[in-house]
Amino acid sequence: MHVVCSQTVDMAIPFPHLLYSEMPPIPAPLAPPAATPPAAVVETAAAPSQDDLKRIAAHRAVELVQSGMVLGLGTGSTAAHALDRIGELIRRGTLRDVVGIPTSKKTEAHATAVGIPLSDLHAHPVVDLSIDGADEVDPSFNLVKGRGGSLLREKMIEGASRRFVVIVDETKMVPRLGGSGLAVPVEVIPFCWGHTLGRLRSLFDGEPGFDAKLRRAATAGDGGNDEPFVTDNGNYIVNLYFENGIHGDLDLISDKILRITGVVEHGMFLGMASSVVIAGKDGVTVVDKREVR
Ligand SMILES: O=C[C@H](O)[C@H](O)[C@H](O)COP(=O)(O)O
Repeated sequence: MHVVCSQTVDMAIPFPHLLYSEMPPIPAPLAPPAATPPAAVVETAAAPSQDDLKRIAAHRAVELVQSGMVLGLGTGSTAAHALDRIGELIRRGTLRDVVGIPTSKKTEAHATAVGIPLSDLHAHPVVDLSIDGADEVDPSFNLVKGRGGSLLREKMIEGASRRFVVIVDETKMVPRLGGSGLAVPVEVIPFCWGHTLGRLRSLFDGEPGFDAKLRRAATAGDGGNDEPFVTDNGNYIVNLYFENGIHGDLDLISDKILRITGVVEHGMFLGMASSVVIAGKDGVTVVDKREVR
């Protein structure tokens, strides 16, 4: 199978097109006193912050949502913008009969707060469209996800989706997975987690700069303590670190990780993304992936 990535739709749309509904009204200029010569006009356009870029990518993806759809609702700071937008469109009456399947308890609470009706994979085994962020995206659209700890439910729901749209700011693009030097998470059962960690470590023996560590609540950015971070499923996370990214056949590496008894799932999402919406300082790029047999 040959995979082709095609850039489509709206390459590098400048931000004013996307932010029109969010721009504050422009106040009327004050007239200078008659005797004062007019001051030079200097245009200052503030560069979008990383959070602005996340919101822009999220809003672009929500344009794909239609009434009646079953939606996979992602987790994280980028996906949160999509939830807010979907909730807003439901409240306005622009979107009707939409149900969302949340990928975490946090997303469940957020979606409820903004008025998105919820369901699950029992009631809706096929999801029309999932929208979610990612920690890393490689040139073939393979992803690292789960630095928020939600990789298992995300993979279940996004794997059941007809279309999975990934929303990122440009800092998430990497030449190879693991290339950011940050964690590639693996969800493991708590029982004898140290043994499972050791087996994960031995898979990458000899890999320069490789490390594996149990994720602690204190490092989860939620004010936790030194206890293990516990996922929504009651499991632990082992973080894998690759100094120079992951080298080798990713499918093979995925299989080897999943064959370790005690591993529940890992945060590499291989071949799952249908499209990636990338917001950067110069605009938004939507890239769709086509598979040609
Ligand atoms: O578990 C967390 C999820 O996989 C997130 O989608 C991922 O960590 C990206 O999060 P953010 O949008 O906050 O960078």
